[in-house]
Amino acid sequence: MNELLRLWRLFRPYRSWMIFGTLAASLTLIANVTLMAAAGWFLTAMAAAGIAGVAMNYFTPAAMIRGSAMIRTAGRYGERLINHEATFRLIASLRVWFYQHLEPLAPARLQQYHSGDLLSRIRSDIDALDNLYVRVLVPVVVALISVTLFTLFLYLHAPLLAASGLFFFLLAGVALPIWSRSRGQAPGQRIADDESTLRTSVIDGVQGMAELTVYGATERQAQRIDELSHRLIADQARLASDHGLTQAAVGICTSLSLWALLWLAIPMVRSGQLGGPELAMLALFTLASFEAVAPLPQAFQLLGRSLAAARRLFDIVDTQPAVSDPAGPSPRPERFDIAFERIGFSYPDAGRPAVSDIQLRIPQGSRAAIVGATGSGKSTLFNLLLRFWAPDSGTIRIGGHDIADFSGDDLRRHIAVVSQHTYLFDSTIRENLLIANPQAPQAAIEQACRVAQIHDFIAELPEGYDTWVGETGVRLSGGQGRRIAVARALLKDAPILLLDEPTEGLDAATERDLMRALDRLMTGRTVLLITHRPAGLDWVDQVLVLDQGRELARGDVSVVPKAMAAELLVTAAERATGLQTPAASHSS
Ligand SMILES: Nc1ncnc2c1ncn2[C@@H]1O[C@H](COP(=O)(O)OP(=O)(O)OP(=O)(O)O)[C@@H](O)[C@H]1O
Repeated sequence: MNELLRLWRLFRPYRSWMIFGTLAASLTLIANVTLMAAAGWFLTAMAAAGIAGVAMNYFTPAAMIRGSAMIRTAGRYGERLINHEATFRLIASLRVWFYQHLEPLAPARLQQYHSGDLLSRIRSDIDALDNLYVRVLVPVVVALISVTLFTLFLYLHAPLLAASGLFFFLLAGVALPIWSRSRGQAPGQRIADDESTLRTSVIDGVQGMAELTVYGATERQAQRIDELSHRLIADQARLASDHGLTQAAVGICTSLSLWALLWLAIPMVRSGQLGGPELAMLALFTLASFEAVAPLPQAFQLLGRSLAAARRLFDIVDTQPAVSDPAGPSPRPERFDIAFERIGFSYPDAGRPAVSDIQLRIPQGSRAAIVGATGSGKSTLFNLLLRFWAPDSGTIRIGGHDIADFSGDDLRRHIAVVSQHTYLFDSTIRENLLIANPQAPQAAIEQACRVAQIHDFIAELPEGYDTWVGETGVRLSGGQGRRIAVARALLKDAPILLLDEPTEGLDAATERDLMRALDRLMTGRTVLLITHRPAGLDWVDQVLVLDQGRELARGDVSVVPKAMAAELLVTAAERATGLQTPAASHSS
């Protein structure tokens, strides 16, 4: 129920919409019941007057019937309009609210979630919350208002009739929903979880199709998806069948209520306590009034699914970011030298520290390289410098300022990154470049691409800069993607440049071209390069050699020990070819 209160607080900006929507729905229902009751009274009274041969005023009841019919039609239209508008606004704002909470968690805290699971939370779980408003809150409030009025109406005719009506209202509107909720809770929770797992499995299956095919595992993946689908369908079928049962039970309650009313009211007619037309009116009133409680069993069934969805959303929203922004404004550094001072850091639940006691000073405008075997902690130092994680000990400074004093966004404004895993969005080349600087004019884009040695290639494409690169840039080669990343970094024009294996996996000629482009990019910036290859180190001023998170050596290139250089060359060759080289097999 805690979730319900938190959601109610989130719904605050839309409360006036909700109040109007609920009033419109109540008015529609009351108009419908009035229409039925007045029609019952009118027809019977007219028949009785006809038989008795007396005149009666039919203008007032006829006007009441017409008025009710008009209110019912207009009310239904207004209710749909208001409630849909409120729902769409609510869903849109919930998506923004969720995304705003998601963003500070990237990348550190989101690594435990699969992208399919996150997608499921953003889409289906938020959509499930629209049920909470339209199918749960509105019917419950409408039922409360109308059942109170209906019972009062019956009471004015006879307290006994009110007691009988209330009993059946409570049976259909409270007992059945409680039963429905207890049956719907477990499948509701499972549906929320299974929808997410199914989405994750389908995304995995599509993205890893090549691997699954090569290793003959497509059948197993299909079987897994099949099992999940069946479980999901079984739970949905159970909810649907419960819904059918409760609707039938509401119908039975309506009939029983009518029989009870007739059983109690006929003697009252005989004794003259009630008129004949009143009996007809009360009978039709009873039949129509159960429309107020009919949606409640489903509302309570959906409540389980909506609360499960809310829990999954709050689960992420309540996660503390790995790094919090400082309360005050970020410093404005006047120079851009970098200093790592005795940095130590362990990933959560990791066995050994990823880096320990690391020291490195990179004067402004100079170039440093971090070298080390796989898993030695090179990328971790980048992650710490970018404030994706905070060090457990030590301080990182830029221009003398502790980076903990910067907000993440302000800090990253000073840093451009070119990595081996350049993410290209499924958009045009131009859009992919403008990410770095949305205001950049076409001339600046072309100039950056010329420096990155990719302009001629783009210009030859039939659609030039408007060429669509495909999902994750599949229509470009690795080298072309890397050059787009260099052009992006040039457009960002940041004083600090981080290069993470920018030439990894490229052939010698492409690597040479890219190195020329990178050399232009590095000029005048403070550069930190991660590499496995000692061969590319001739253009850096200093090197830090890491081994299992600790400093092995530091100084100019000559400090890279010969043995280490050989080891690195072997590792690089292995990574490039995916095979063990003769040198590696000798050494092992
Ligand atoms: N997000 C993470 N969560 C938990 N442990 C991690 C994470 N990233 C890295 N590690 C661990 O921290 C250690 C250092 O990893 P890091 O990625 O910094 O190495 P690296 O030198 O950059 O390796 P590579 O050259 O293969 O990229 C490794 O033992 C790795 O398993």
